[in-house]
Amino acid sequence: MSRPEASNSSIISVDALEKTYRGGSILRRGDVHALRGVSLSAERGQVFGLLGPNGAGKTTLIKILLGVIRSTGGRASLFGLPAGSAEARSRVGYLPESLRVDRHHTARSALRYYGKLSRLDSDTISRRSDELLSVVGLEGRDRESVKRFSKGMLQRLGLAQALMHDPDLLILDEPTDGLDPVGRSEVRRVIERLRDAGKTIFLNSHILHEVELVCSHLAIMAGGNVLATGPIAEMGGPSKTDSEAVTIEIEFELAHSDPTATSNADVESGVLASVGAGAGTVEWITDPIDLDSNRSRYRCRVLCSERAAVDAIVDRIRAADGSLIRLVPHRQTLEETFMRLVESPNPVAVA
Ligand SMILES: Nc1ncnc2c1ncn2[C@@H]1O[C@H](COP(=O)(O)OP(=O)(O)OP(=O)(O)O)[C@@H](O)[C@H]1O
Repeated sequence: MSRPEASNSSIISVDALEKTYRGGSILRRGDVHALRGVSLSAERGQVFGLLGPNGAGKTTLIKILLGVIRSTGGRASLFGLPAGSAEARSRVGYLPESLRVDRHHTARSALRYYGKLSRLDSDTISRRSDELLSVVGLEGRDRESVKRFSKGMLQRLGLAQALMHDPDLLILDEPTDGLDPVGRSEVRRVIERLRDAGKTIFLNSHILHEVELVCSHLAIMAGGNVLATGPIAEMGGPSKTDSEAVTIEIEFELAHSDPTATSNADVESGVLASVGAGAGTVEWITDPIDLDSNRSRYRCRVLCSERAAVDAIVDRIRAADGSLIRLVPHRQTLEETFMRLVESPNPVAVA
């Protein structure tokens, strides 16, 4: 039987999803709007990260995708099938934040146990176990008691368990949380191997650096909203304030003989602030750096409230017999983007 797919090939499609936890009368707690109209999509072969601070709604979204809880509005589908339906669920492998493997197991007996839960026959279990122990780097350790396993090894065993029924989509809840740097890097390597084998991976994390290292795509969540989503390489990008404003990084040289300057501070005010003073355009400047004894080189970041101010700055440098070395739009790091979005009092979806 052929498997239905969403026409746009989205593996995960979430549209205006809402979840309100109703307040209980015993706890006298009000309603909690955990998801407030979340939309995102993940395509085949992506490693998609869901990044957000505590309480953002990440776990709630994952629970809805897995069919553990129901949404109170909007739609969520996997492979074009309603999230939570038996057919969708059968194509998903899930690694919870802390998978508990009974201590009496070896890696191999644990995989046999999870294989039986997935209703696989003995031959398939045995074949898949061999394959997966190798994929997660536990071959040769399969007869050892899991009691002797490090956290990283247990997490890799958890990944193997999630893969036993050969799912198309893996959902991983904080896969590297609580691991030491070696364990984190081992888990990342397994994720990369799975990505290369064509699996789609959706993972949830509050560790920006981890997401940056392993994910191709990202959604930033806070307060039940998706604040930005897209390819991770584009999540920094030019600083955005309003449509006309632009932040530039500018590097230029000026001769000390500049008659308007008797000190670096004078040069700064003579070259840049005078432009700002005329048009109100230079809103802030990083420290100029004096790099050279004859001609001084300056590297500044300037937030211009209108694009014409960029031309004005260049004209002013030339008029001061200076030379322009570099002028580029300032690209925000992912961390800057994340902090700007999460700290914004009025979050707005930007992509
Ligand atoms: N069963 C529940 N009943 C009531 N409120 C809940 C329930 N589960 C979660 N919440 C609330 O919903 C909001 C979102 O929680 P959720 O666990 O989805 O966030 P999260 O991004 O996964 O956070 P964390 O990183 O801390 O796990 C929080 O305010 C949380 O307190």
